[in-house]
Amino acid sequence: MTDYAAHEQALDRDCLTLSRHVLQQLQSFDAAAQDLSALMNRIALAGKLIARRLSRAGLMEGVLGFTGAVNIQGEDVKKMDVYANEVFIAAFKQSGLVCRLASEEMEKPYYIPENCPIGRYTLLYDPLDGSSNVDINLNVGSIFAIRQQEGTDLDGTAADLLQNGHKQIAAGYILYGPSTMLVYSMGKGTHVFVLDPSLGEFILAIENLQIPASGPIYSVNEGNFWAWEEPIRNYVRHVHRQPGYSARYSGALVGDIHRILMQGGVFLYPGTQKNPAGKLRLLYEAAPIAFLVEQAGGKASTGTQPLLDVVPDHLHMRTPLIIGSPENVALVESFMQPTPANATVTQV
Ligand SMILES: O=P(O)(O)OC[C@H]1O[C@](O)(COP(=O)(O)O)[C@@H](O)[C@@H]1O
Ligand SMILES: [Mg+2]
Ligand SMILES: [Mg+2]
Repeated sequence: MTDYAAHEQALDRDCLTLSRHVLQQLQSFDAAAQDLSALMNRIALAGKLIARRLSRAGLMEGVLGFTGAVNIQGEDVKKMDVYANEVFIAAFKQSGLVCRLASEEMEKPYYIPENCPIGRYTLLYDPLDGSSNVDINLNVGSIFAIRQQEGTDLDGTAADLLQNGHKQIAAGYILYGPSTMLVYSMGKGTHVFVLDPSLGEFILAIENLQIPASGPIYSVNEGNFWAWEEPIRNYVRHVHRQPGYSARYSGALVGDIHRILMQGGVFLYPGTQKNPAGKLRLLYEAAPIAFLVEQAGGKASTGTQPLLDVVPDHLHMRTPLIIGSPENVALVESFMQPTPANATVTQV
């Protein structure tokens, strides 16, 4: 390749920003495509603002630590949870496109009357994922999903959102790590963008990412071992006996899923005897991540059914999640099928 051809190629790549890539994905420049491209650009803006705050958090007063409040999940709220949530609200209030915001940090959806009725979309999001990592400078993320606004939802129950994960129009996450990455899908493959701080733009790094069919990583909080049901314990006992597996668990869903997407393996957040539904929330954590992983050739399950088939019964519903390389997930599911063999796995 000539120097000039290489130069041209590098320029083409630097110009392939997220909003441009969305239009390419949709193979259209019509109003709906322009809207979704603008929407994704707003998500990118929210990501840049949160990344900027995180990068200087340790030098600023009052940015880290707890607010003293407890959210709808019963969790102690971090100041960065609140900041990230406010960033998404500010970014979308001005969008003219999103009529309603449903967040992990808000009991009821946040309405943007000035965007209704023309705003046809609802954004569901986890503004800061892996909050337990934020004060110790480990990776955190933001998770998002875009759904069509199908009802007026006047009572705030978001009844029209209580549909399965196949109804997502787009989904993704932003990973705040050594570099800031945005991984998204519109149902046509999963694509990875990296924030180029010198440009302030998310630039395409990997198109049509494919997860390995199987992998060595298993990612689960083994501190919950004795709280799990026997089938999951048996799977982890099985893994302990197999050479070649590596345990990796960062405490942030986004970070653990990104590793699995790149290297293969399985992430599990199973239910426990006390909380059979587990910890992760379906509409703005598990379903968006499942959409991405399945678009990359992976598999997402509750252990007994495809995750994307689950219909929520309320906005903050939780779900068990087993997700990753198809062969690894199938193996976990095989331990959860009630068979004589599973009943006799020896206790180690
Ligand atoms: O500390 P645990 O119980 O292992 O839970 C870790 C999980 O909880 C989460 O932190 C929940 O998300 P939030 O931080 O957004 O509440 C996930 O990111 C992570 O996978
Ligand atoms: Mg989360
Ligand atoms: Mg969160």
